[in-house]
Formats: sequence, structure tokens, C-alpha cells
Amino acid sequence: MKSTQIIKLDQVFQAINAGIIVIDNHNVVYYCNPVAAKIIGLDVKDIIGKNVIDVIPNSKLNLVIQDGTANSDQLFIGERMVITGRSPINQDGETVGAVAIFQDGSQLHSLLSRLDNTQNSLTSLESIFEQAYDGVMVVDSKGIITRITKSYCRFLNIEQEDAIGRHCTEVLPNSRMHIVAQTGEAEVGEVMDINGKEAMVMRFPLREEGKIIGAVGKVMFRDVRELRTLAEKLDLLENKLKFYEKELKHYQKYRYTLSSIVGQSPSILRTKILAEKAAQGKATVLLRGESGTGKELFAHAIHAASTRHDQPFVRVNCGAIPAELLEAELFGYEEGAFTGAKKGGKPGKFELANRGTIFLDEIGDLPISMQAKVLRILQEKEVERVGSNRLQQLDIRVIAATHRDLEKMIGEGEFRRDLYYRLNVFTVTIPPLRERAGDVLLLSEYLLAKFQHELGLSLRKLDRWVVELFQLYAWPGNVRELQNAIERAINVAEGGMIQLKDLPLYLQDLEGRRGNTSLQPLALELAEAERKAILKALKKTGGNKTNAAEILGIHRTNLYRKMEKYGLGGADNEGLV
Ligand SMILES: Nc1ncnc2c1ncn2[C@@H]1O[C@H](COP(=O)(O)OP(=O)(O)OP(=O)(O)O)[C@@H](O)[C@H]1O
Repeated sequence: MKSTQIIKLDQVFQAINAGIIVIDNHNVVYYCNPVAAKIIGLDVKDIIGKNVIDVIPNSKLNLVIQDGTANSDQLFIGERMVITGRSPINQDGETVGAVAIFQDGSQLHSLLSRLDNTQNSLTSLESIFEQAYDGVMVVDSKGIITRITKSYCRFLNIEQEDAIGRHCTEVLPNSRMHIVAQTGEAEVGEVMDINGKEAMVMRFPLREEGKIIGAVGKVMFRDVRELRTLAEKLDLLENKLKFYEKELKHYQKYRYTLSSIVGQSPSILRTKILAEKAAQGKATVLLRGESGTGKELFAHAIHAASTRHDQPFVRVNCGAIPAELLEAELFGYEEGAFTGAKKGGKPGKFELANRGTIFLDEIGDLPISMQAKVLRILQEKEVERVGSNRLQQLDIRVIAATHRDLEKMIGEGEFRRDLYYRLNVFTVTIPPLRERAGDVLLLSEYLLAKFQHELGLSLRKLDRWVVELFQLYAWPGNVRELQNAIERAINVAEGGMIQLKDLPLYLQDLEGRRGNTSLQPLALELAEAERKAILKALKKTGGNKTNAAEILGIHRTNLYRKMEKYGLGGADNEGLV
């Protein structure tokens, strides 16, 4: 019976997942189970019968024999951390031996270090939580406050330790935290009265494995007035932005439309129709014509009549920008692209014109070094800022203009043929003023009214001799020259009439020479004679153009052309004979 009991006890010790070692009162190992042997690193047979101090020098089991008291601690057996509990074995009031139980502590060790990490994270989170500027409150599923920031407590006029553990409605009667902890539905952006102040709050349910375990609430602004001040500041900034956007749009906007181009002569009407057609299409437009004929005016008007009219219109005067700056101006640059590059970089004209129209004025003056680069952009429809390697896609309409003879320039190697072909897709040629003498009167009246309005002057009229001179003069500088002459005359004229003496001296000289046949330029002399002959014939036939053409011995269409040239469309001109 006794031996059966011993065998059974041994089986139990063998099965236990802990090391057991028993010594007698002479420190000799009396029993050792396999787990203890494994921890010690010896076979059971090599342990039993040995002095415990020899097998595990630091076991302290011998001390239990001496003291007769139980204790526990951790010790290292080799590399292994072991948790041990030691007890004396007493018989008849005497210590006859001692037993030690070892538990492998390595798993416990890693558990402890994980616990340590968790503790550290918790401490950091707690300090973040405490330092939060905003009020934060956490409740459990019953609405009991488990956490609350000090700042929120100050706001609520309550001590933190008094708040924790109380129901949220006890601290804040209109609190809805317990409701969110019940329904699980977040409440965001609600305005709430807290201690007589409006505050913006948000409440979120807290979940663990799908179950609602509480709620967290945050006061976003301590006082809605703070929010209002911010909103006002934002409003102000938005207004400023709108103002600058409008300014920019104005700067980038077209200034003329087809209807603001003055002129009724067939040639200008034909040009307008062509421009209208160009506006409807997508092709690149090349505007040609002498200086001052109104190429820029037409560029604006084409953009205005196109579907892009509400998008930017950006003009680049290719002849006015120094060659070394042109690249940065056209393509833009990145910050630090070169010394002196603006902070944040700068967009180029092509980029600014995106979705709108770019007007390349004086394209004939584009330095040859830049021509290939511009051609590449027109072909690829993408731009790369100087100092960047990012390509930006472009959606631009191109209108180019020049008064120069591009074909001659190609011959002389001054203009790239490939760029010329790229530009010369839809050409609109603006006739010089001398070929539309009929418009001179209209333009003069328009410009006169415009300047007088700008200067706030009362209306003056052009003397008939001034009109006559204007119609006969060849205007090499075209409308711009006419414009300058009128502007000057307005400034010097006295009384209600603008007379020959008010005109620039070179025009007065021309008029002076008219009295002296020998000095009169032949072309002017001939033109005047021709004009007079036409008027005479018209008078004779009572305005019948077919008969007048017959008298003059020219074809009717030729007569129309000449009448147009000399501005003989209206009855007003009758008096000039
Ligand atoms: N048909 C017109 N109606 C009203 N104003 C005009 C007309 N044509 C030209 N102008 C005016 O004449 C001036 C010269 O026109 P614009 O600058 O468009 O000419 P341009 O051909 O582009 O000249 P350049 O080749 O020298 O650049 C402008 O002030 C413009 O307003």
C-alpha cells in the first residue's frame, strides 16, 4: 500500500510541468524529477545522491534546512531564468529535508518585458492624453467617466479625481456620452452648451472585438467664438484670394472682341470673317500684317470669339524679352534652378496660358536658339520648367503674329522652316490702312471720341482738310500712326475743330507740299487726281456707278475698289470735290 502510494506520488511528480527536487537534512538530493534534471542540465541519476550545492550551487535549498522557513525568488541556472519556491519538510517538529519547485521563467520573462513595453506606451499615451489642449473624456459602456483630461476638468470647473468614476451626466448634465456608448453611433460637429459657453463636440463609440465598451468625446474648440474668429480670418483670406484671382483674370483676359475692331471696308470685313472662322477652329493662327495694323487686336478678338474665352489669354512679346531671360519667362523655373531664382519657382507663360490661348507676338523676333524649344512645345504640347524634370501636359491654343517677312528670313537662315510650317496653319492677313481708306474716317472718329472721353474733353471735330489729308496719306505706321497723330492733335488743338496746324509737323509738311506741284509726291498727286475724277464721274451720273465706270473707262469692280480706297462710300464726301 505504502509502495503503491510512493509509485503514485512519483508518477504525479513526473507528470508535473515544473522541476521538483527534494533533499534530506544533509543536503543530499533525495529526489529529482525529469523537468528539474532538464533545467539543471544533467541526468536524474547523476543528480540523486549528490550534494545539492554541487549540483545547483545557488539553489539556497541548504539554507532552508538551516532556517526551517519557506521562501521563493528567481535564480539563474546557467542561462535559464527560473522561478523557485522552497519549503522545509518537517517531521515531529524537526526539519528532515527540503523541497524546491522550479518553474521555467523564460516565457514569463518575455511576458514581463512585453508588459513593460505596454506600460511604457500607456505612460506615453497618458501624458499625450493629459497634455491635450482640447477636452477629452472617456466613459465606459454605462457612461461612467474612466478618463478625462485636466484641461477639460478646468473647463468644467471640477477636479479630475472628482470626475473620474462618476456618471457623465453628473459632471455635465446635458452630456450624451452614455447615449453614444449605448447606441454606438458617432456624433460629430455638434454645438453644445457647456457652462454657459458654446463648444463644438464630437463623440465616438469605443469598440473591442465588435462590442461597444464605452465612448470617447472631444471638445474641438473650447469656445465657438474661437471657431468664429478662425472662420472670419478664413473669410478674409478667401476674399483676398478672390480679389487676386479676379485681378489675375483681368490681367489675363482679352481686351477686344471682333465687334470692337473698327472698320467697314470690304477688306477688313473679309478679315473679320476669316478671324471668326479661325476662332471656331483649333488650328494655330498666324496673324500677318504691317506694324500697327491691329494684329494684337485680332489676337484678342479671336480668343474672345473662341470657346476658350473664359480661360486665360497670355501675351508674350517675343521681341521684347532678352534672349537669356526668354526661356525662364516662357517655360518657368523651379526654386533654386539658378542664382536669383524666386523662392517657390515661377510658372512660365505657357503654363499660365494652360486651357486658354497663348499669343506669341513678334514671333519673327524669337531668337533662333529658342525657336527649336518653342517648336518642341507646340508639337509635344507639354512643358518642363527650367531646373525640373517633370513634364506638364498643356492644352493651349496658339496665336502668333509678325510683321516680318518670314519666308525671307527662312531663306537667310534666321527662321526655322519647321517652326514656320507649324505656325502657318491658318493665316489671317490684316490689310494696311492705305488699302482701306474708307476706314480712315471711321477710325479717326472712333479714336477722337475715345481720347476725348479718356481726357474728359468736350467733343471736337476734324476739319474737312484734315480728313482729306488723312484719306490720302499712305499711313506706313497704320492705325497706330493715325492714333498718335490724333492724340497729339487733341492735345494741341484750341476750339472745337482739329485743323491741319494741329497735326504733327511731318503731316503738315505733306499738306504744304500739296500747293507746290513740283514738290508733291507723285503717288499722292496721282491718287488725288484719280479720286477727283471718280467723284466728278459719280456726280455726273447722279451716283450711278455703272455709268460712272463707263465714263472713266474702267471696269465696275475696279471702280468699287477705288471708291473703297478713297473712302467714297458715303454722301458726306461729296463736299470734298
Ligand atoms: N480696327 C481697329 N479698331 C480700333 N483700334 C485699332 C484698330 N486697329 C488697330 N487699332 C489700334 O491701333 C493700335 C495698334 O494695334 P496693334 O497693337 O494691335 O497692332 P499690331 O499689328 O499688333 O502692331 P505691331 O506689329 O507693331 O505689334 C492699338 O492701339 C489698337 O488699339
